[in-house]
Amino acid sequence: MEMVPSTMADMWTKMGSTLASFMFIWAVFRQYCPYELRRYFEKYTHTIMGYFSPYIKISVHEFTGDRLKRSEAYVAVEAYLSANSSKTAKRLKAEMGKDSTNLVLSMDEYEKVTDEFRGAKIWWVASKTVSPSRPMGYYQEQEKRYYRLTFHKRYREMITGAYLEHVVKEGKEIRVRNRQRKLYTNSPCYKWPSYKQTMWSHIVFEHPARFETMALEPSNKKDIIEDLVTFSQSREFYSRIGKVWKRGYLLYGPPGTGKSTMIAAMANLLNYDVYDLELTAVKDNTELRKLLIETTSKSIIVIEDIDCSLDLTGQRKKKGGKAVADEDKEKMEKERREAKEESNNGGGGGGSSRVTLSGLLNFIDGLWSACGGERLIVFTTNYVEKLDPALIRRGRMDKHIELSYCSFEGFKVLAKNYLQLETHPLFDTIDGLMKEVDITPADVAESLMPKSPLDNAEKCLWSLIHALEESKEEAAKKVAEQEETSSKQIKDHGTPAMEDDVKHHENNVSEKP
Ligand SMILES: Nc1ncnc2c1ncn2[C@@H]1O[C@H](COP(=O)(O)OP(=O)(O)OP(=O)(O)O)[C@@H](O)[C@H]1O
Ligand SMILES: [Mg+2]
Repeated sequence: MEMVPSTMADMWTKMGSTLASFMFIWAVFRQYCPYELRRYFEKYTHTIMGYFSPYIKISVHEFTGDRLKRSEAYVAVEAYLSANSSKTAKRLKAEMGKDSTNLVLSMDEYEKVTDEFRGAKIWWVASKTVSPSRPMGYYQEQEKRYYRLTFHKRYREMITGAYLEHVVKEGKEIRVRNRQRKLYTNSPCYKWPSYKQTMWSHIVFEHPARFETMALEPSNKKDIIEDLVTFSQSREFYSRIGKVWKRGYLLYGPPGTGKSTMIAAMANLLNYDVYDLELTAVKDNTELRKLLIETTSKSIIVIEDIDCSLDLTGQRKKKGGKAVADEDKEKMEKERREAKEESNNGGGGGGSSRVTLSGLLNFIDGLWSACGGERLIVFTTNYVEKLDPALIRRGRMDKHIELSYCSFEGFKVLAKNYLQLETHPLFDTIDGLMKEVDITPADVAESLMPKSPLDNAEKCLWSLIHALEESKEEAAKKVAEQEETSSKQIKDHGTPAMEDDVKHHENNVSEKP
């Protein structure tokens, strides 16, 4: 009888040393064994163990199949576990949360947490496999992250059905609640990385623009807001009519009339992310498609100054017999386009894009455009007449919105925003002047900005009146100059053909203040 404890002790010692040896051999094996052999060995060990274990494991991988996009299931599980693990997990990682005011905790790699659902216990682990790859001819390790849940086989039906449904649903809701909206850009200095890095880089989207603060005709504003809200609530409708849930907006008008501001207001209204697509930095149509695939739903894809981004204007060039003024205008236009292109590229050259019009049309409504859903595509331009009609036809660009010079109604919105004024004796003078000269909302806004702490509302209104009067004088001077030039031309040549030029110049004058 005395022998029993010592036999037991011996047995434990033996088991302990066997286990230690086994672990040591396993560690050496993992360290030095070639990757392929190790994978092979692990695969069969798992299969053998699977026969005896009463537990079932399900893995949710970050990238599946074509590996172009993070799996939605993984993203939902990540959010679900982030919210539920912070109370039980021992190793957590912290990231800045919404509005940069708090830290959001989530489980760290290789951490385990337990969840309970209708009496069943579920164990989750965050893990990754590291495998070698040679994407660009050099050795590089690829990390494949995944979550694995383990549960007893008697709960198989409930876990694979109701529980996973609950995880995905709650995960998606958490994501919407915690979502920091992002402003993405396709960086021009993008280098092809391994698959797990995305083609977009982003920062937190914090633009303060709102429709309420925009200087727009009230009826226009109401119409645009209703259109956007209806779109965002029309999932069922789009599905019923068999149309992809996306909508194209073309914003056009002179510089400083609020096109970019409106995009920010749209994003804020609908709580969407913004993908600011720099077309000149896109290598070719294939890259354009990859960028599209990586965009998520609830987003606005923006191409600003579409007329400067690509040569989509070729079809519209006139042939032969151009008037001098036309040539000048074209030259100036070319310079303007080049300057804008350069500023878009951050002055760093580039512009070697081989994206074609057909590539862009496919981007907007080709088969690939159906991935994701709930997306707005917005183009902006200063010269709508220069765009190819195919690009902006209804169905592609469903809604065309003209943003024009500031109206008196628009001015009143700005006066309320900037000066907290709803009425003032000087308003009548401003109304009168605004009927005579065009002024952009950007210029009105600039005049209404107090320039020193001592500037009061009246001083700002006077500043606007001066700006309007100056524009009026300049416009009158230009008209006088042009009249002089044209009467000289008529005198020199005496041909009625020149009258067209006069008209052309007059139109130009009325276009710009
Ligand atoms: N309709 C508007 N309502 C309120 N503010 C405006 C409006 N339009 C312009 N602004 C003001 O003018 C500034 C410039 O406007 P914005 O950048 O939106 O013009 P844009 O039409 O995009 O010009 P561009 O064609 O040169 O890109 C904004 O920062 C905003 O303060
Ligand atoms: Mg703009």
